[in-house]
Amino acid sequence: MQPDPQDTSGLAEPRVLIVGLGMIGGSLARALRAAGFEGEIVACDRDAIEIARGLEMGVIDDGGTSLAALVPRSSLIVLAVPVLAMEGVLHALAPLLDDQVVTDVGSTKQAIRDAARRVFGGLPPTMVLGHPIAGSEKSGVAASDASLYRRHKVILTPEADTDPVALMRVRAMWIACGAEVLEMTIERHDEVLARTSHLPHLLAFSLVDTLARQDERLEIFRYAAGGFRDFTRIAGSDPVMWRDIFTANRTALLNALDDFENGIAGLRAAIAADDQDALLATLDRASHARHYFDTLLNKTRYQTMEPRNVRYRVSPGGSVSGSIRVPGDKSISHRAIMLGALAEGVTQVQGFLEGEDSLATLQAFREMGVAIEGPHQGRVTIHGVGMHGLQKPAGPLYVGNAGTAMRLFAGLLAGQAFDTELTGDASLTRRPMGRVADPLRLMGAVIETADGQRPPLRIKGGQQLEGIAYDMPMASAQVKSCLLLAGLYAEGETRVREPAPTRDHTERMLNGFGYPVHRQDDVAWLEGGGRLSAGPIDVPSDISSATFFLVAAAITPGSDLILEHVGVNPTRIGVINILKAMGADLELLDEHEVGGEPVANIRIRYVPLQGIDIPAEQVPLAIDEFPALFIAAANAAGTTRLRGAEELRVKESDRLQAMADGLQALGVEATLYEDGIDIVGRGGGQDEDGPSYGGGQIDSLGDHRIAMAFTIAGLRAGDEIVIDDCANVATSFPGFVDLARRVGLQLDEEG
Ligand SMILES: O=C(O)C1=C[C@@H](OP(=O)(O)O)[C@@H](O)[C@H](O)C1
Ligand SMILES: C=C(OP(=O)(O)O)C(=O)O
Repeated sequence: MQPDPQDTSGLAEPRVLIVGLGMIGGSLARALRAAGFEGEIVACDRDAIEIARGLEMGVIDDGGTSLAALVPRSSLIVLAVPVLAMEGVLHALAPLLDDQVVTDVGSTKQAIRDAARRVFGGLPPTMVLGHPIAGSEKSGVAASDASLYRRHKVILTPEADTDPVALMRVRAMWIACGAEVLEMTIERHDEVLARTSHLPHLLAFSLVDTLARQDERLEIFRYAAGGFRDFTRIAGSDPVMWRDIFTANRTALLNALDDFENGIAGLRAAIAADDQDALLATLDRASHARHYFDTLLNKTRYQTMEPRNVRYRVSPGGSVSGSIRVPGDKSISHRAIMLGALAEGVTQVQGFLEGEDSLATLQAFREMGVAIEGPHQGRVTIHGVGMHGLQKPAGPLYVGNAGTAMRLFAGLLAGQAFDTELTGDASLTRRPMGRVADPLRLMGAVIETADGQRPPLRIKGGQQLEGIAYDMPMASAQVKSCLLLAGLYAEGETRVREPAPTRDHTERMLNGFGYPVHRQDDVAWLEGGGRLSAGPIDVPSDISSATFFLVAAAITPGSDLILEHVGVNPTRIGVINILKAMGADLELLDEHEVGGEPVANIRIRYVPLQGIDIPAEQVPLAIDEFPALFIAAANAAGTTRLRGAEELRVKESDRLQAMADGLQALGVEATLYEDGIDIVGRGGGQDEDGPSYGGGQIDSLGDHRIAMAFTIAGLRAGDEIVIDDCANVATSFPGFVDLARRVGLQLDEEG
C-alpha cells in the first residue's frame, strides 16, 4: 500500500536531531517539515557554515557543532554522516545517550554495526539501522530536496533484539516522508546494495578517471554526449562518502566486481572473436531486462496479496460489428520461440503474441543465452543455438501465469546438460505438474516438485533420457508436447497416445523444421537425436482470443463481425463446431494455409441460439473456449449441458466453479457437476432484444478467460457488470479492452 505522505499520525517525536546536515540529512528535515511534522528539528554538523545555511533556509529550527548541547532534549537521532565517520560520532554520542532512539542513513550496514559493537559492546536495541535508497550526485544542505524520499524505498535492518517500539518510531519517520519502508537483514542489505549501487558508482568513477587521464582527454570530454553523460553522472558524487562506502562494504563489493569482470570478459571475447550472436544475446538480454524485471517485481507483489487490481466496468448493451484481427496464437507463439531457439539457423517469426505468457517463454530463452531480437510489432528473430547450445541460466526461470510454458519447458529442460528450476505466479503454483513429471521420470528424468507435485520444478541436468510409449490419462496437448520435446533428447522412440485429439501445433512445427513426427490413429511419435533447421513462422490470430468476439456477435441482435486471419487448425475449432450446433450463423472465408497451419477469416452474424448437449469429442477441441461458450449458453434458449470437462478445474482457476459463481451472480441458473455444468439459457423469450440477465460483481480470480467472458456478457446484461482482478488479460490478449471498445462494447478499465 502506498503510504499517505501527509500522514504523520505515527510520528510523535518532540525533537528530531539530525547529525550531519548534508544533502541527505537536509532533505530529511525538509521532508518532515513538508509533511506537517510538528516537533522540533535540530541539526549538528562539524561545519558551522552548513548549520548557518540550514537555519537561513529554514530547514532546521536550531543547530550547532556540539553534540553535547543538542542530544539531551532530543527523542530521535538520525546519523547522516559518511560511513567511516560513524564510529567517531558514536563515541561522542555514547556518554550523552539516555533513552533516545538512534537510526542512520548509511549505505552499508555491517560496518556500522561493527562500529556500534566496538563502541557499545553490541548494537543497542534502541539503535535501528536504516538506509534510504534515494540520493543525488549533489552534496550539501543547499542541494536538499523535500521530495527526495517520496515513493522511494527505505530499508531498515532490525536485529532479533531490536526494540519493536524503536523500530516503529523510525518506520513512522520515513513513512511521514512518503517513503516505502522495507526490512531485510544487514548482510542481505550489503550484498544487494553492492550490486545495485556501489558497483555502478565504482564503474562510473573508474570510467571518468580512465578517460580523464588520457592525452586527448579534452577532446573526449568535449564531444562526450548522451551515453557518456548518462553513464557517468554519478561520478560527480561526493568522493569521501564513496571512499567510505567502498571501504566499508569491501567484501560484497569485491564479489560484485568479480561477477562484473566475468561479464565484461565475455563481451570482450565476443568482440575479439567477432561472435555477433553471443554479443547480441548479451545486449538483447540486457536491453529487455529492466522492463522484464519491473514486470516480475509487480508479479511478486501480486503474489504477496497486494494485487494490482485492474477492474473492468461494462455498461449494459452495445452492438458488435466491424472487421478485426486479434493477436497471435499463444500456443504457436510459445512453440515458435522454443523450436526457433533449438534450431540451427535464424528463425523469423511474424504475428508473435506479445502477451505476458509467451514473453515469459522468450525471456527464459534469453536467460539461457539465446539471442532473440524483438518483439517489434509481432516480429521476432531468433538466432538458434542448436539442440545442445542452451546455457545454464543464472537463476530460476520464471514463467509467470503460463501453464503451457512450464509443462513444455519441463520436457525440453529434462534433456539438457545443466540443472534448472521453473517457477511461476500464484495461480501456476497451484496447478498440477505430476502429469508431466511422472512420465518424464519414466524416461529417466530427475525432477523434484513441491508438495502435491506442484511448482516449482527442479530439473536435474545430465540425464540420458530413454524413449517411452506413454498412454496419456487425460487429453492434454501440453503433456503430449512435453514428452515429444523430451523425446528429441531421448534414445529411441518416444510415443504418446492421446485419449482424444488435442492441438497438434508441436507436431506440425517440428515437421516444418524438418524433424519428422509420425502419427497413426491416436499415437504420435518421434525418434530422438535429430536436428531442427530454422524456417519462417507466420503465427495466425488466436482462435481462443477470437472466441470472445465470436460469442459477442453470436449473442447480440444486429451483430455482423469478421475476424481476420484466425488459425482454424482442426484440433482447435471446437468453438466453431459448438456455436454452429447451437445454431450460430458462422462461415469461414478465404481458407488457406500459412506455414503448415490452416487460417481463415470468420464471419459471424447474430441469430438466436439454442442450448445443446455439447458432444464429448468437442471438449478437448474447445478446452479454452468454455468460459466464453458458457456466456453463449446463458443467452441461448433452453439448457446447455457439458460433461467430461474436468480439465477445466485445473486451468488458471477452477473454471467450472468460477463461471458457475459468476453466472449465478448475474441471475443465471447453473448447476455444477464434477466434470461439467448445466446452464439454463435465458434466450428465446418474447423480447429477443431485451437483457438476458442482470448485472453484478464478478471475481475473475485472476483468470484472463473468466475476465474476458464476463466482459462480453455485458452486451446482454440489464445492468452494469463489474469484473475484478483483470490484470492477467495481458497474459493472452494484450489490447483486449481497446478492441472490445472498437467493436462496440462499452467498457471502462480502472486501476
Ligand atoms: O498445448 C497448449 O498450447 C495448450 C494446451 C491446453 O492445455 P492442456 O494440455 O492442459 O489441455 C490449453 O488449455 C492451453 O491453453 C494451451
Ligand atoms: C489454460 C490456458 O493457458 P496455460 O495452460 O498455458 O496457462 C489458457 O490460456 O486458457
